Amino acid sequence: EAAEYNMKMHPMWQGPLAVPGGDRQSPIDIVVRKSVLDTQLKPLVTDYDPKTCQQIWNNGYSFLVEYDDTSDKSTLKGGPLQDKFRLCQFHFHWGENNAWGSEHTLDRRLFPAELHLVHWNSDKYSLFEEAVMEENGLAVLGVFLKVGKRHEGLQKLVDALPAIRHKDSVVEFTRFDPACLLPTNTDDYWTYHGSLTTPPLTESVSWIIMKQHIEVSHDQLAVFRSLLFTSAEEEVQKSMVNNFRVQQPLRGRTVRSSFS
Ligand SMILES: NS(=O)(=O)c1ccc2o/c(=N\O)[nH]c2c1
Ligand SMILES: [Zn+2]
Repeated sequence: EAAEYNMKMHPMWQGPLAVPGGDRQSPIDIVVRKSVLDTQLKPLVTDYDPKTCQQIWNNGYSFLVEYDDTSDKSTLKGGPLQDKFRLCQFHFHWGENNAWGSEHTLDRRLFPAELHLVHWNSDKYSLFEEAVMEENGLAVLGVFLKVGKRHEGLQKLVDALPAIRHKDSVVEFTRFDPACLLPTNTDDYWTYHGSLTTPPLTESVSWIIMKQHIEVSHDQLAVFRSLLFTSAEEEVQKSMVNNFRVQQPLRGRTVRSSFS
């Protein structure tokens, strides 16, 4: 019944997607007591320029806030990373209710949503499309969301969502500083090697999962759920909810922590 449970819970995926030889798949459950402290891990250094924010659009899986990544204006370095990584977009995954929605879990604990800030290695590659095929071509910062007080910085983004209800709709979205979505403590995180959690599921991601979550209000999360998977033409409209992948096997990987 586990399989059908997974199917029922995750209508987006019609059954486990077989990835040939996939032994570095994401997301995973982070077993906190099995993570290994790595004292070599440095603090994360984010340097985001709000002027590089360009648009927000509904891609039929989630909504993406896209940044101009034609130069090193919004970057991530430090942490487990040897190179400089350029921010190209951020998006979220969420559930139909507050009981589930995140992709990663902490000791099997599900959060109502998860933020992904997607960066690609601009020291080694010249395009996201190139980096996405290479081991460690990408670095994704994951932040758990909990329901609580209203997140003032998020509201500008929430107010833009009704304009992109349908798949493939896009609106201009400028001067948004993604740093406002990071928790106050970015020194404590887990990191492991994994994959994209949506097709093409390529195993090119250094995952960096923040220990500290951010809080958003119930109403803000409800607006996420007002988005649609379907385009305006389709007769049957489907609510954009449960857009997360099931946890994948660890396959002997070690999850390192930057803190004890
Ligand atoms: N959900 S995720 O693993 O952060 C992620 C990030 C960037 C991505 O680009 C994709 N196709 O071009 N899928 C994808 C998933
Ligand atoms: Zn994601």
